[in-house]
Order: sequence, then C-alpha cells, then structure tokens
Amino acid sequence: MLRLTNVSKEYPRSGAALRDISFEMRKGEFVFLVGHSGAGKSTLLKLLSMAERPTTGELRISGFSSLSIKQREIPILRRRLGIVFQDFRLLPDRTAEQNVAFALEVTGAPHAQIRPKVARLLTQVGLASKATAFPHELSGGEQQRVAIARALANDPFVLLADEPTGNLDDRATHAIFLLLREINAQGTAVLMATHDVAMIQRSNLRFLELDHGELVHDGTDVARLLADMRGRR
Ligand SMILES: Nc1ncnc2c1ncn2[C@@H]1O[C@H](COP(=O)(O)OP(=O)(O)OP(=O)(O)O)[C@@H](O)[C@H]1O
Repeated sequence: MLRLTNVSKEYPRSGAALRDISFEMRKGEFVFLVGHSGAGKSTLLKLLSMAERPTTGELRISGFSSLSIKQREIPILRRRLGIVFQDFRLLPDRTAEQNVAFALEVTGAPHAQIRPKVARLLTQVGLASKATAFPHELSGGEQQRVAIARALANDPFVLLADEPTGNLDDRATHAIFLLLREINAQGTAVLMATHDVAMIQRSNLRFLELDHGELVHDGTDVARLLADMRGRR
C-alpha cells in the first residue's frame, strides 16, 4: 500500500531533513510518527502526498512511484489520500457542510450525491448538529472534526494526519484520537504525526520514531521512546 525504500530528502539550505528511510505500511494499519521538533515528520508526510519528491530513494504509494509519477497524476493520487493538519485549514467563509462539500465538488462528484454524503460524513464525525456553523463558531476540536470529514470525503485508503491534536486541549485530543481509531476500525489506514508520547504509550500501537531525519525505531517499544525523549530534555 505504501513503501519507502532508502528515501532521503535534502533541502538546498538546511541540508538533510530525512536520511535513508525505509518502512512499509499495510492496508488498514494505524501508525504513529513521532520525533522532536524538526525531526522530519512533516517532510515525510509531504513526500507521501508527493508535495515534495525524495532526493534519493523511492516512495511507492497506491500504485504510484516517486520515480515515475507524472505531474498530472498527482491530483489523482491526492484524491486517494485524506490529509489533516494541525491548524485545520478550513475555508473561513464557508460553513461546515460547505467545507466538506467543496472536497467533493472539486472532483466533479454529481450534485445529487453531494448533499447526502456530506450529511453522512458530518454524522460520522459527530457534528451533524453544526452543519451550518462557520469555522469561527466552532471549537478547535469541532473544527478538526470538520477537517476530518472533509479528508474522508473521497473515501481515502489512508489518512495522513500532521499533528492533528497539536492545537487541542487534553479532552479534545482524546476525542479526536478516538475518532481516528474509529475511522481506522472501518478500514482506513492512519499515519498520525504527534508529539504526544502519553497517547502512544496508552495505545500500544506501532510507531515510527524520527531523530534528526533518521528512523531510529519502528515498533512498539515505548520504554525506549520515553528514554529518548528524557535524554533530549
Ligand atoms: N521547505 C523547506 N526548505 C528548507 N528546509 C526545510 C523545508 N521544510 C523543512 N525543512 C527542514 O527540514 C527539517 C525537518 O523539518 P520538518 O518540518 O519535517 O520537521 P517536523 O518533525 O515536522 O517538526 P515539527 O514537529 O516542529 O513540525 C528541519 O530542519 C527544517 O528546517
């Protein structure tokens, strides 16, 4: 479904953001991506959506390879991915339902299908009662739910979430994490970047740990992660 083979990414002025990264993610998996600030988490997610290309190595995702994908194929790939950001990135002048509908409109989905699908998605994320609210009328957690509904609009096989709980308090963080687990239980793979070691500890799920652009752990060894994080303080 998704595989990186010896992927490195260098930026002209800041040097190597990722060094020789190899891992695989299977269909329907839930995987955390963890590491200190600047470790390369966002860069890795940008490579997965082909917003950036590796400097060396190969990334394969949903049948496309970073070595051969054509510019015109990138929108096709993106429609198969759901992307969620820390800062929600909703359109401020559109309601919750219009934000979700927009993701379907741009793909040319038939009008008759859009309304019921948007209603279904907002129900799935627990926001049916706020369909006509504008982003500024919603809490951070609610805005992130709208963003997740929008990310799910085109039935992605994987959700790439870049610190989706980074702007939320503990309660909203927990609720968003439970929602992502529910979405995962229904078959969508999730790759979630986070700084939240306690969340990883509680969940006992696979995590990828980046340190200065290197993949230093791929597994479930939380004791090691805690020691690493303490060591860096
Ligand atoms: N567009 C860019 N141009 C140059 N350097 C970049 C660019 N994007 C990221 N970098 C560099 O790559 C490294 C990794 O950054 P990245 O944003 O991937 O880290 P991160 O783990 O997501 O950090 P954070 O947790 O703070 O979001 C950093 O040294 C950063 O300065």
